[in-house]
Amino acid sequence: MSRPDRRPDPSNPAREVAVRVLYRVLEGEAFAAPALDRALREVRLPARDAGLATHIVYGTLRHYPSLMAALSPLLTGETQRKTWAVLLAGTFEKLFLHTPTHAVVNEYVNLTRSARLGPSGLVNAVLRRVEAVSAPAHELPEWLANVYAELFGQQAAQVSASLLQPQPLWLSLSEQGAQLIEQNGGKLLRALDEVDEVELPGSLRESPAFVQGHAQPINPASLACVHALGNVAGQRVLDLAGGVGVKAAMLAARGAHVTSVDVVARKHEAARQNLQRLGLKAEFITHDLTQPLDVPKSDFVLLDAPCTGSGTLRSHPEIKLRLNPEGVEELAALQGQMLPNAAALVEPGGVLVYSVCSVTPQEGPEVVQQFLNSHPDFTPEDLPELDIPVLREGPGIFTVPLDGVDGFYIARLRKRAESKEEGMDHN
Ligand SMILES: C[S@@+](CC[C@H](N)C(=O)[O-])C[C@H]1O[C@@H](n2cnc3c(N)ncnc32)[C@H](O)[C@@H]1O
Repeated sequence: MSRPDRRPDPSNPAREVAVRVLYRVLEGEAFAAPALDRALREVRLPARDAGLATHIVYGTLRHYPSLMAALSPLLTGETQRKTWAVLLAGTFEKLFLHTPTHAVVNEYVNLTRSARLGPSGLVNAVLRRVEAVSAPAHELPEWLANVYAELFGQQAAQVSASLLQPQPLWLSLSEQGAQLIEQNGGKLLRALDEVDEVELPGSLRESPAFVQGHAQPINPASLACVHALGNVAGQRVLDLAGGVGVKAAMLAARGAHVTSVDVVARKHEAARQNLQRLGLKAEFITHDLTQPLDVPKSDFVLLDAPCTGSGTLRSHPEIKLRLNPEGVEELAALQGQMLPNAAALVEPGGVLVYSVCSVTPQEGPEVVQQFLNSHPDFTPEDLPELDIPVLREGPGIFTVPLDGVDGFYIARLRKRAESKEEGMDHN
């Protein structure tokens, strides 16, 4: 007699990918973007399923506060962490994607059994019963909601609603890149200064425009930091806290000779490979910028400092789950240490741009104002005209995180030119 097949029905593999990624992100083991990217490269789902997995991961993180509010009353006692990831994803599908309850229950119960993610009876009971409860529409921890409210005033509700939308794909494209996008089934949806909002039929990394080095992903607010330096063609530019070199690439594409400095050596390799893909070059130095750096001064210095990322919640929604006011203070202290070391590398008469992808006052205007108080040889200057909404604040501007644009603080500071006497050699 043949044994009955007792394996549970398979669930859609997109949900398994989503739950595994969510589990790692909620455990604090990974950020959503690289974890999802890696999982999708390993599993190679069809485009539609990859889209569903992406939607579930980002949607669950964006709506985490109201999902928790809906689930918490139904769960007494300890629930395994993996089961939480299943329940959050299932509840997101039921309450926000409006997938019918029987389908949600069926899919997530099967997944729980086949991937051994906890008690399937609990998943069954909770997903059947869970309902929306009233929760603040901003989906932010209260302290961060207050940061947004104070900064953006009447626009705050519009901003927080916009941060719950999927991040559009922004690409800086060569002319040929734009043609390749359109020839291969993509669409150019919106054109800003040197960056387009693009829709692609498949993955960016496999698209001809990207593979052939004609496309660089960059948010318009991030590109604004490069615009803030002004004309850098033929100039030596110090790209401090250069990371994986997104801004280095944009600077090199404008004809700058870029030296990119970061404390994490392995980021140089990623930057180098990306530049090579684009047919560009830069030099790299590994250095901790809380310490002075001994290199020749430059007329153009960019410090794109490490920050909380509180202006990038659209593409990194997990930040709002991890960040707290103490974390903001820690980063503001680090930025305050790095800025004078960056300033020491500016030639008299040269420009220093300070930027962070954060909307907290501590990391932006306060860091810069404190620096200016002790460095009277630097004066804030207006940034060149930008075609994204901005808010003047202290010595710089915030970009307003609406319509797919991230929230950055950017200040452009000019170092006083030496007077002839100061510059004279008295030896
Ligand atoms: C906002 S990211 C930079 C992004 C980069 N400019 C780009 O456009 O791709 C900040 C960078 O600061 C670097 N960093 C953090 N602490 C640092 C330190 N003490 N010295 C130098 N770099 C540091 C991080 O490794 C990270 O790459």
